[in-house]
Amino acid sequence: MFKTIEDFKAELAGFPSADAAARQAAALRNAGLTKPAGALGRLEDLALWYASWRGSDRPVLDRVQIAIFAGSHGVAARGVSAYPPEVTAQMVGNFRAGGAAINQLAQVAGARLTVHAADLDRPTGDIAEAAAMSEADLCAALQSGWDAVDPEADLFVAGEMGIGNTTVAAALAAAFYGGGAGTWVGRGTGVDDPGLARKAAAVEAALDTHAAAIEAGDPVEILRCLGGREVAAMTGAYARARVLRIPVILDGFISCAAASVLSQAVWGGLDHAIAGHCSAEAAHLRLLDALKMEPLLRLGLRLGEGSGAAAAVPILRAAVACHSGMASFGEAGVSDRD
Ligand SMILES: O=C(O)c1ccc[n+]([C@@H]2O[C@H](COP(=O)([O-])O)[C@@H](O)[C@H]2O)c1
Ligand SMILES: Cc1cc2nc[nH]c2cc1C
Repeated sequence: MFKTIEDFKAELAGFPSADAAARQAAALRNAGLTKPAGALGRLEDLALWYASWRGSDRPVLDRVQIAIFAGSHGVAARGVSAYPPEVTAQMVGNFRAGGAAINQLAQVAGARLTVHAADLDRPTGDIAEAAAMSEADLCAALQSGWDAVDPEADLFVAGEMGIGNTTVAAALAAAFYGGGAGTWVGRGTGVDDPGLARKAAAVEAALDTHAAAIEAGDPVEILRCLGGREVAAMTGAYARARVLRIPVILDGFISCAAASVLSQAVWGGLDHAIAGHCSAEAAHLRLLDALKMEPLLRLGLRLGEGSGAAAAVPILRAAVACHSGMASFGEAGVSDRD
């Protein structure tokens, strides 16, 4: 149980690395498969990365989990979204009833979907003038994400729902990577020009209010000041996946903002994660650049819910199926190059 921020940081300090021997064995296997060397392109890199985290030169990818986290944001009262805050709870109902995009995409991806919503009737503090969460609230949110990860999963995806959370993600990205509010705010759910101006002002005010914490540079404390419950839950879930050596596909701008806490806190802290897609939210590309990640898909999605990551799952399945299922030149009686 995380009682203090330090409890969570202790888990970060103990992050395991990928299995270098499994990666080497997988590379050897890959080199002997019935295809011209390198002909499966990035699918080969994906298979080696996956093998290194699953600790096997011939891994399986059977059990995929998608966990959706929902949260309410105090800053939403500033009119920073195109939609009203009550949509968050209403969409949680839709996820549970099976009617959202992610329900369909999870089915296509062969994934089990879990839904986690906490304190939707108790918004976080308005980051423009106060900390989003107390230490106790942050720890509860980190814990909810930590506990949500199925230890039996082979692959983990987190999605989110939270009206106002692109404002929060912009504040976090600005705090971690600099550049000011204008660099990181975008239209989110489709906010109009006056709304976009309110959003930029809210992020500027948040950066000003929390300047001391940003300057001090503790990423988990910055998450407490500028984050949200679903964002912190995603951070906690990505950390748990790392401890369990479960590979992760990241989703959109908010997902990557949550993940960037780990990248800021630990060298190589996101080595177990890849970017599923690049969202239409312009700042997502900037954030992916900052994280040095190349997205698998660019479909112009700007939905969240884990949708872009879910759409990328079949690509990873394809990579692992080829790697683990193909015959070698010797097994198939196919002549290798001289
Ligand atoms: O994933 C993304 O990149 C993304 C981009 C724009 C919007 N969203 C979703 O839209 C909501 C946040 O948008 P907003 O305008 O309320 O800040 C939240 O529920 C997200 O899941 C998600
Ligand atoms: C309807 C709706 C669905 C969403 N799913 C993720 N974010 C969302 C925002 C809105 C407004």
